[in-house]
Amino acid sequence: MGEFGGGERLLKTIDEFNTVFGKSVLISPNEEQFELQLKRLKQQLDEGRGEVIIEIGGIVDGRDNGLKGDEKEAAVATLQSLAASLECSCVLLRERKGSCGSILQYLIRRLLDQTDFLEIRVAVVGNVDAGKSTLLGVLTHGELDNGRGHARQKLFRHKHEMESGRTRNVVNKPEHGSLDWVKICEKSSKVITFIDLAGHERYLKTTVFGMTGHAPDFGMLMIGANAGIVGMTKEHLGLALALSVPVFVVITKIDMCPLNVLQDNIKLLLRILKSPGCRKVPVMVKTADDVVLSATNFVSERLCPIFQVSNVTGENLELLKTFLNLLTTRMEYHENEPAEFQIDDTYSVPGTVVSGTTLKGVIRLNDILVLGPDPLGHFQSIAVKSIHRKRMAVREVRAGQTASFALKKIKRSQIRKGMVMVSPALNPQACWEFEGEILVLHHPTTISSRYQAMVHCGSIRQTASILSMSQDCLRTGDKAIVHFRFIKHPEYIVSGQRMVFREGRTKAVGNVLRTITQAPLTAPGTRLKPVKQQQQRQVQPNSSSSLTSSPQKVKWYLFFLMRQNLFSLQVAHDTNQEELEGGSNKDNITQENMQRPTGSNKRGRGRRGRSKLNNATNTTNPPKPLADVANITPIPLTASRGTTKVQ
Ligand SMILES: Nc1nc2c(ncn2[C@@H]2O[C@H](COP(=O)(O)OP(=O)(O)OP(=O)(O)O)[C@@H](O)[C@H]2O)c(=O)[nH]1
Repeated sequence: MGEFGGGERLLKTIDEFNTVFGKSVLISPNEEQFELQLKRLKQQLDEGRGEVIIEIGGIVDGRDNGLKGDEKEAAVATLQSLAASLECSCVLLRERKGSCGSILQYLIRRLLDQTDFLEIRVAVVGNVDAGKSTLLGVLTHGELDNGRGHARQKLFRHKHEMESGRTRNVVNKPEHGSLDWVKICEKSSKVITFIDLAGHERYLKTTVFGMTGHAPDFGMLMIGANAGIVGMTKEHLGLALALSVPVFVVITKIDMCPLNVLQDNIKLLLRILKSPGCRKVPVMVKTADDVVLSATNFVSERLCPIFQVSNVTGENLELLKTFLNLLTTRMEYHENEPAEFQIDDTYSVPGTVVSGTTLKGVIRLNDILVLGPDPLGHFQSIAVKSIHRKRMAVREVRAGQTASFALKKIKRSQIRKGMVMVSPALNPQACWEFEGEILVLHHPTTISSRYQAMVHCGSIRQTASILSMSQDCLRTGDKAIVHFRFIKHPEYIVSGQRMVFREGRTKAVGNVLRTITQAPLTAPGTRLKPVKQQQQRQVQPNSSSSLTSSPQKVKWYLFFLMRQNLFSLQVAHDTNQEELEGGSNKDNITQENMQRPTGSNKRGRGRRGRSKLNNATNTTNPPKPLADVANITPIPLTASRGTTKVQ
């Protein structure tokens, strides 16, 4: 247990539960005891947002007991009856031997209303050829890969993707045959959205947007067993760390990797994860026990479960599926909090549709919200006339859930990514300037005042200029308080938000400290240096990295965990544009999808060349330390959830 950093939390919930229930209580409860158990279980489900893992027959008074034949049957029957009374499913997760009998863990999950389902977003990152598309293909279609791209073909929708094997653009109209989105959603208790982010460096901007703009709950870092930590792997890991997104690692291709190479690559991975810049607690997941323990403690952010799988032989894929099934959203939901929704895309369907993520509170049909800021920094009132979740019409959407809203009397051209729809109670103010605390992860020379780069903050993506800093200049590894100014229009940002500041190979990460809506102010105790001569190339507002460049889109795959069958996964390809009833704007979508940066049809380095990357170089080089991103105070985004035990 010591290996699992957050294990104490798990044990605590077990102890708490034990004080309420004794062993006999679960085996033959009287009416009053049953009611008490029901109350306690309901409370646990509320705390776990509809899910809880219950252990029966485990440790009591420090002794590992276990349940024998009849006792076990009776206790399980009571648990099932408790679950049924609360309209929950009750599924056995694992059974182990105690000193006197069996110890069992059950997943109790609320059977939600047909228009509701739990939603988890997982950003899939990793270098090219790590096997991202293949794994998603295997998970969803239930057919193993042949090692030559068979499984991933099922996910590709464009001819150029088929030819090059590179995933880069948004998928077109879903081709999921008989699958009807609304029906799937009705039958699903949980939907896992995989945000498949291209592994190539060329698409780093999209990857950063995927990690900031789509508010993923978790990051799945994919590593090819034979190639190890190459290319963009460390970059993507660093990004997840910087944004406080808990990461789990999936090592693929273990079927084709010599054991010594695999071991060397794992050794290097562990060293990087444990390094001061990362401060992770890696856990090799090899058994069903490891899965349950790591999934229930995963929100602790420090834990980093590592899976070793083969998409060809299917080895350990069941462990990964179980883990995915047990993940729970990190976003806190408080009904009375003023609503906040960040827009990450807009469509014409016809009429204007915005899509994005609800960050706080709850938005209901006919609510009046304010939308903005416009180029002048103003917000305007809008009424919520329809809400769709994964194309299903719903009456409300809560924090942590993605949704689309059809808006009336507003043109699509008036809305852009990065705008928000919030409760009028927040009285939102747009700001041109803000102060952020940043850490420079990489810069070839020095950053000084007037330096310009792209700020990614939530779904905001806009070039900002440095007006002043708490230091004369910044080099790799430096931390400073920086006064930024957006160059195009004001934005709505909030103190504490995570941000990434990047341009080419330059990268800095940090937090928004405070927004400056009036004249620029100086933070108390911070001496800002006067503006100095620009040392770096300035990014022109209309250059390719500004907002006006054609954005690469992110691919979405939705995995539906069916109510009845715990591990059945089905896929639908979400273009997002089509969230509102069947995508009547097909032509528009096709045109948009085909927007690609010049040269995106060209292949980068040859597939064959890449797959034979020199492993020796990899393993003999000491790991380059990641800059100490863990040092920046993370925004609290974790939520509590644990295993509960009934004796
Ligand atoms: N032997 C073996 N081959 C695999 C495995 N997983 C993936 N492959 C092969 O590896 C190649 C690359 O896989 P992809 O899924 O395209 O890799 P990717 O990470 O999605 O690449 P990008 O989309 O370009 O970022 C394909 O030919 C797959 O068949 C595995 O577990 N074992």
